[in-house]
Amino acid sequence: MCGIVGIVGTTEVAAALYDGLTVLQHRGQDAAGIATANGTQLRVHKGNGLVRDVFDAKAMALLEGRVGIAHCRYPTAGSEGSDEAQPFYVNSPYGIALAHNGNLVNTDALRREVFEQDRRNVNTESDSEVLLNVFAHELDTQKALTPDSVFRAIEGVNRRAKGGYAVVATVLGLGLVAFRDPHGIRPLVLGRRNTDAGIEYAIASESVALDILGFERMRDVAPGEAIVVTARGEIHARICAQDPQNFPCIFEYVYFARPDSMMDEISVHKARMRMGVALGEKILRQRPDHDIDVVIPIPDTSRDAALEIANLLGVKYREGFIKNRYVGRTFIMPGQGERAKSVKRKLNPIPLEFKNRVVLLVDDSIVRGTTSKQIVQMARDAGARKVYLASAAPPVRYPNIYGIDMPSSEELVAHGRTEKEIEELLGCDWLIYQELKDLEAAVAGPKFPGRKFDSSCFSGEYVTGIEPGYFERIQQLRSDEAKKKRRLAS
Ligand SMILES: O=P(O)(O)OC[C@H]1O[C@H](OP(=O)(O)OP(=O)(O)O)[C@H](O)[C@@H]1O
Ligand SMILES: NC(=O)CC[C@H](N)C(=O)O
Ligand SMILES: [Mg+2]
Repeated sequence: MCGIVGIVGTTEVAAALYDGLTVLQHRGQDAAGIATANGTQLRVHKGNGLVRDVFDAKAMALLEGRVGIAHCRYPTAGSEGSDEAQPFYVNSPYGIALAHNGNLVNTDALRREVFEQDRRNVNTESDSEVLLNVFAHELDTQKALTPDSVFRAIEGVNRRAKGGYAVVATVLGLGLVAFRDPHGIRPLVLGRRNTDAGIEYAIASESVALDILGFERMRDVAPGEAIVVTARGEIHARICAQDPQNFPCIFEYVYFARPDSMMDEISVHKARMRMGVALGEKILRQRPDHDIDVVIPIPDTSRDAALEIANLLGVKYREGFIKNRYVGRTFIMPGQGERAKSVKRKLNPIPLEFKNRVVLLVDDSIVRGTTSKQIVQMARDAGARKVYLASAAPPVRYPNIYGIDMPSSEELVAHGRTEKEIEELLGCDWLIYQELKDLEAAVAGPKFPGRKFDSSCFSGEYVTGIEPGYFERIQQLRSDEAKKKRRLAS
């Protein structure tokens, strides 16, 4: 998952883009970049690392312009190398820089098409660079550079590209362009701010970026919708897909997004609280006479759900693990070795919260099992009498192919295993998972009953359809083993 922001301002935008990226850092810790448009010139600065490491005062000073886009990356395609950091740039037509959150599932076919039919070279393994070239080609086939021609170009992109994509781009001579895939898998939200010099617009992955920049959240970009904000601040919007449907990624609510974001009109914080209530009810149904002494969250993301479970069970909620705030999110780290080492560096128990107690540990999700396996052992070592583990999401049994890097089912602890087998493998005395229907109802909440989501990593159903052989191919390219080999070779 990556974070993206685009701004059209009445004054310079680089500093605001930087600030926006820092609050989207949880979406991508591997690389960051900013591109600004200054009249006739596009300036790009990008590199590997956290936002604070990639930009210094000198780099920021070069990023001139009142229109700009920014990206923080968590790779789902290609390599982790700095040449695949975003935004990507093409000089023709006009000069375009583009930043993409998501993952295409027809990258190989598109790459061939782009080369053979559009006669364009894509210089990296990144699906985002392919997407940029498709957009550039479609725009090149239009007669003029107007909002209308951009919308027609995006209709072309939506006919050709398959997968999850939320995009911000800047086109020299026009302004900011943003679009969201026709299934609305990846999030994108629009905001505005009034200034003495006129209205400014911002478009971002999460509303939290708008909040901290002082923009008012207007609305989500609709599935298949494109927005153009000209450099003078005029806004145009159009649906550029036939029969768009809304299937937002449910994993955003489970883990990815910040709790203080609103996504597709749903508060992430409230969705997580409702997940806790639903799971607490299941616990009570299965063990009405449970012996749980204390509920302990596995920080950070599970806290909202864990507190609700404790309230419902009528037992104490305690912070039993202290998180080292200088270690990033472990799940989005590229290699299993680094992920496993980081759990230990990141979380440390307070033994008196465990000693002689029956503890219920709560996590938002169990994916590879890296975190839970170590945490269960830590709880035992800290003196817990029994260790139960609850997951606010159902078992993750299938790859995610729309922007979350879990491409290989073999790496998923729940793949091909029963809940009993997972319980044994993680070493806990009782493992309890959320039901998928309860998760979907919890996220939809009372305002949107029956709402649909992309829940593919739990259900194995993929809204875009998948070409035969696709999973085998991404397994070869993106398993932890394949990534390790690539890193050693580079
Ligand atoms: O089963 P696993 O493969 O270990 O993945 C799941 C874990 O990873 C995430 O935590 P992370 O440390 O990334 O972030 P957080 O601090 O936001 O919870 C998530 O919240 C789970 O704790
Ligand atoms: N997580 C993402 O959104 C990744 C975007 C793009 N597929 C990349 O790998 O750079
Ligand atoms: Mg976690």
